[in-house]
Amino acid sequence: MITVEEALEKVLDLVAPLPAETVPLRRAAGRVLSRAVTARLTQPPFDNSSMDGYWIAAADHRPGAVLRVEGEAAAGRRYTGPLVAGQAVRIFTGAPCPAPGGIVVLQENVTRVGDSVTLPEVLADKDNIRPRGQDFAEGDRFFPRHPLSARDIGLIAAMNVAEVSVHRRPVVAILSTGDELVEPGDTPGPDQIIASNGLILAAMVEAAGAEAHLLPIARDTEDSLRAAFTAARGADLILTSGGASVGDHDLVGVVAGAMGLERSFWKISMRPGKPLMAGRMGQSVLLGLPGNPVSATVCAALFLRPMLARMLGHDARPEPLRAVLAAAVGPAGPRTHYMRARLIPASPLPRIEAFESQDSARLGILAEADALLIRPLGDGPRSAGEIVEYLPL
Ligand SMILES: Nc1nc2c(c(=O)[nH]1)N[C@H]1C(S)=C(S)[C@@H](COP(=O)(O)OP(=O)(O)OC[C@H]3O[C@@H](n4cnc5c(N)ncnc54)[C@H](O)[C@@H]3O)O[C@H]1N2
Ligand code: MOO
Repeated sequence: MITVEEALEKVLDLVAPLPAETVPLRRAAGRVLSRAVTARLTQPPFDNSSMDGYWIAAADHRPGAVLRVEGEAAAGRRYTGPLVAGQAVRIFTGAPCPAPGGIVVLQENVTRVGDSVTLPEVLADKDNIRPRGQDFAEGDRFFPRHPLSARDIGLIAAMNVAEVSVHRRPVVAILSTGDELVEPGDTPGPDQIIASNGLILAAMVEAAGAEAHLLPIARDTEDSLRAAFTAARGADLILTSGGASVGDHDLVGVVAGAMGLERSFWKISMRPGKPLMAGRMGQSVLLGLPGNPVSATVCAALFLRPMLARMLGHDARPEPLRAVLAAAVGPAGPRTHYMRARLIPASPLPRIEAFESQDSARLGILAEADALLIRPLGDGPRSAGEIVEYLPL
């Protein structure tokens, strides 16, 4: 069996950034640029006031000076009148400055009577002017390698770029398999349970910025699985859950193999998640997740998310953080164990406590957990107070 680290390299080798497409900026949040954005103008395009007050030529900026207010500059409407000595121009925030080399005095710092203003005896040294180009200049490039945030969108908009080139979103076909499964909301037969994995995976796929297509549940027959894989054709990624292990009814690998799966690996030394499989199938990549809901979720967090990130054009490998063990844990065993755990806020490092039951079928504990405590394979018992690594959930 390969290790988690080897499996991550192998699944990442199966995928690449998807081709680019052009989208309006309004639709670009969460997408990753495929080429740099270039500012189409300089911002701010002119020296402008950062305050409401009076614009005064530097030569007239003297303690106690009495100046005559002539004209006004507002945001969107500059002052175009003559400039003479001893003059002040009423100015508002965002308005273009009448000329270079002036100073804006805050209105609360002057005394205004009729058309004259008197400057204070003690002058502030700030000019309250935002110089042309202080934010960015025409031709400046912006090329973040992460999903565009609201702040990124704001900057691109200010650069007067209304459309951007981004990597296409991966289309993910999600296929739950098992005779025992019925859709949420349906009435299960006496030996049946509700299929939860499909909705878990769809939520994770969409949260990662990809497009989820939930296929109908496939039954544990070769015919049903063949029909399901046929329906999944065209997806960038086919995600299956269940039927990955060694039982007589675990047919996902058998049918995928007969339909051309070039398997990269099957089974990894990971708990939960041992029967994970991956490979290439026609135009698609197949990630075959175990059926146990916790196993499927943990495998998706560790492998699916980085795969989707790479297809979307960025890098998002799981990055372990450090915490202090709140209670002792036993030896890890022969597979790297991702224990469902609870974080307890503390400084400088949080404390972490593994749940007593680590059964990979327990969704209740999974929902309560906010971290996966990483126990490297072969690691011995650890006592309270030791520093360990975890992944936030
Ligand atoms: N003899 C062995 N048996 C098992 C092994 C093994 O190595 N030797 N591995 C165990 C491990 S580890 C896992 S994990 C499971 C995974 O098996 P499968 O991927 O084949 O999953 P299924 O058998 O189809 O289902 C397992 C479990 O999960 C429930 N399930 C399945 N799909 C869903 C769904 N969409 N929503 C909710 N629950 C689901 C299913 O009813 C089963 O209870 O194999 C072990 N066995
Ligand atoms: O992967 Mo299974 O027990 O590891 O749930």
